Amino acid sequence: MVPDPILTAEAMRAAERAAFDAGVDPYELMERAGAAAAQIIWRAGHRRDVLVLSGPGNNGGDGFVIARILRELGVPVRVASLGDSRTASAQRARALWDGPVESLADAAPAAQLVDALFGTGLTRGLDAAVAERLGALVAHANHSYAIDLPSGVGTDDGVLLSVAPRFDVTIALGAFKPAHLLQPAADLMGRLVRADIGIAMPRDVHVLAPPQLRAPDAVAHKYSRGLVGVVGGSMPGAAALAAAAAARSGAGMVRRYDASPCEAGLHAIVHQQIEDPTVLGDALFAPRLASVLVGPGLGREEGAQARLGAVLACGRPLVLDADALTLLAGNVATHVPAGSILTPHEGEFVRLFGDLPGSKIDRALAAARITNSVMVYKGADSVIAAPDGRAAVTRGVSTWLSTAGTGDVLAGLVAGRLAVTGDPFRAACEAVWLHGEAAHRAGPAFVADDLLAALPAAIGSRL
Ligand SMILES: NC(=O)C1=CN([C@@H]2O[C@H](COP(=O)(O)OP(=O)(O)OC[C@H]3O[C@@H](n4cnc5c(N)ncnc54)[C@H](OP(=O)(O)O)[C@@H]3O)[C@@H](O)[C@H]2O)[C@@H](O)CC1
Ligand SMILES: Nc1ncnc2c1ncn2[C@@H]1O[C@H](COP(=O)(O)OP(=O)(O)O)[C@@H](O)[C@H]1O
Ligand SMILES: [K+]
Repeated sequence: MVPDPILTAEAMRAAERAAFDAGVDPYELMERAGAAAAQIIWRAGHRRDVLVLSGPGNNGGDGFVIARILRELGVPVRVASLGDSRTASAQRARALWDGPVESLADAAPAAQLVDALFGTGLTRGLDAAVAERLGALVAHANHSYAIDLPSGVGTDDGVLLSVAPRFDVTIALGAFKPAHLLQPAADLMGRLVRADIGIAMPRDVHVLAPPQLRAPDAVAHKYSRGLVGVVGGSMPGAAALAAAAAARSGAGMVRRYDASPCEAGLHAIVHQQIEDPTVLGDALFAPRLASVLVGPGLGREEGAQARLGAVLACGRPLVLDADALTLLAGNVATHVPAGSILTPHEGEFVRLFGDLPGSKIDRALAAARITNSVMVYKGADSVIAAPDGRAAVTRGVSTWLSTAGTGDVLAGLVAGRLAVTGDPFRAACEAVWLHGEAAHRAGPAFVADDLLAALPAAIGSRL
């Protein structure tokens, strides 16, 4: 499956320039974009009157193309603009529109509203009066469409440069932009659809795609399928959740190393109570361990630090989560073995890396480079980033995941997929996708334990 690319405004312009260099006519690209968007609006099936809001740049030009095509299809259309069109393509699109052009301030509302005010060229927030008018017209409409982006959002980082309304449908032109997936802008998109405009684009940053998984082959045995070590500490519940998730991840076997006695949990999981960090270190040298997870339930006291030290020195592929990340603050660049996977939420990320510049995607990529490890930067808009510049961003994840213990489940899944695949970026992507799929299958108001039961079916859906 070819993943959907995510491009910044500059990367989009570079793809556009490459298409022009290859002989594509600039105006032809606007026609393609406008026609694709008009088809999406037409196919939505509401034949009621449309008001297109057209801005000064090429986004506004797309709006004129959309207006013309919808009118040709028999839909009653009006256009309101913010003033003159400033680009050659937008001027040409406007010249081909043979209806009147009203002013935005005076335009009456319509049943369908198309926002083609600003797209990737927005450099600052909208004037308050324009933002207010846009909000009022969207509120009046039964169906609202944002062309490329809702006007007012920062293309590359998803911040709100001015107040912007929530749309029913957002039509991303050519590629998704970071704002389509990153919060808070992502919340305004409604149904997000991508219109193909037929130009080549880089795909190293993309939307997280469903993984292609495989059932174990005939010669598989528990060790060939991957032995996962889960190093717990003072809070056994979190380590139990993580170990149970690892056990249902497709890995062959899970071994838990706890500091204190704890309840059995799954019978399939082997428990070893080891308090002494030196003995723990010896146990972790077992060459069959295909991955080791530390963090969930580790605790933060002195003993926890010694257990973390044993894990960091064990030489096995590592997944570092929760308390392990907190204990690493200040030392992350020097103490994390290259090739590990780190799974911080926002608070942990900031404790580890401080105030890095750029979007959440930029920050995740920078952190991946700093640690030479894969970053799973969690949240409603989780970003998985690799030190080589690849990144995947989640889309449409269940907000019911914002409940205690779901991060422990994810960490166990990541360790499990790492044991199965041996590839940190792939493992992280598979785990995050399966976690989201399990959440969808678990429905509303689930608890973290419910995700465990949904995991085998989530895996089954990708075989
Ligand atoms: N790239 C591609 O492959 C394709 C791109 N296409 C389309 O082009 C769109 C990008 O077009 P674009 O670059 O002309 O920018 P756009 O968003 O229309 O606005 C820029 C204008 O607004 C102005 N301006 C900025 N902020 C402002 C503010 N707050 N308040 C007032 N004015 C403000 C700014 O001038 P400034 O004042 O900053 O000098 C400039 O005049 C893209 O989203 C997509 O729809 C498709 O047609 C085909 C394929
Ligand atoms: N609002 C949200 N929408 C979707 N997913 C969320 C949201 N908030 C958190 N998540 C996801 O839920 C999990 C929470 O992990 P974490 O914060 O470590 O919680 P815990 O430590 O309680 O297990 C992560 O996978 C994160 O991406
Ligand atoms: K727009």
